[in-house]
Amino acid sequence: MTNVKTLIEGSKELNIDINKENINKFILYKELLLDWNQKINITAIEDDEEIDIKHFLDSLTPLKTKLFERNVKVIDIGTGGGFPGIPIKIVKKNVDMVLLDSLNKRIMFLNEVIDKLELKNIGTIHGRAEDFGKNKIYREVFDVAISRAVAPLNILCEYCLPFVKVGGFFVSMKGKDVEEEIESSKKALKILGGEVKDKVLVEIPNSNITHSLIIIEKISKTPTKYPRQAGKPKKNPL
Ligand SMILES: C[S@@+](CC[C@H](N)C(=O)[O-])C[C@H]1O[C@@H](n2cnc3c(N)ncnc32)[C@H](O)[C@@H]1O
Repeated sequence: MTNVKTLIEGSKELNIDINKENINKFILYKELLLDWNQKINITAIEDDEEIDIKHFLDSLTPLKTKLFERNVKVIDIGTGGGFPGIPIKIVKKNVDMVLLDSLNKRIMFLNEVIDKLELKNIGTIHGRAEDFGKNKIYREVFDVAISRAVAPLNILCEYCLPFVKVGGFFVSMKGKDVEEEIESSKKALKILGGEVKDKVLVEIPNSNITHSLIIIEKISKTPTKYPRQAGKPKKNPL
């Protein structure tokens, strides 16, 4: 029988309120994740407790930043199996969420999750960040862009900052030690209009894992030549 015991305990430790309705949605999400993972590769993590810790609780840690309190418009870049976008959406109904990934099979999975969990004000995009970052409908309209486990920070800035409106934030979910990555991203940040505002260390409950949230403010518009053509940011990082 699927349970989310570790998630329930851990969310208390993180001081994040989850209600009965949220818990039922997390259980259903876990069942769908394990079921689809038999057919397509979504995650290497299949242990019940490990999913709670490394996917669900880790995805909820950005809520500590208070950036998700209002009716914010959020995009999760390279969301994969929906992390962190789906857990954030389950807990914060007010958030308007877009999930973007370049792998269509994962997008198909996410569409089923959205349908079965009856999530509202959430949509998916199949495509590359470099292409959609140039699209007028998506460019510089989001209050928050967020991303976990997609690319080094300098590359990620080119994927994510074009989506963020001036005054909004890009939240990069990283490991414990981020100083070197931030140092290597200075040029990218300057070119793309971002500035590191904060680094928040978070301990994932029931584990000895410490992660960082790098909070980057969009302080000026991204020049229209960025993001460069798909593949370029990775091949030739700023
Ligand atoms: C390692 S997975 C991480 C998934 C999820 N964020 C997580 O933390 O579990 C990286 C995901 O980013 C997607 N991705 C990589 N580069 C991308 C790009 N340029 N545009 C859109 N998606 C991208 C991949 O398809 C993959 O699903």
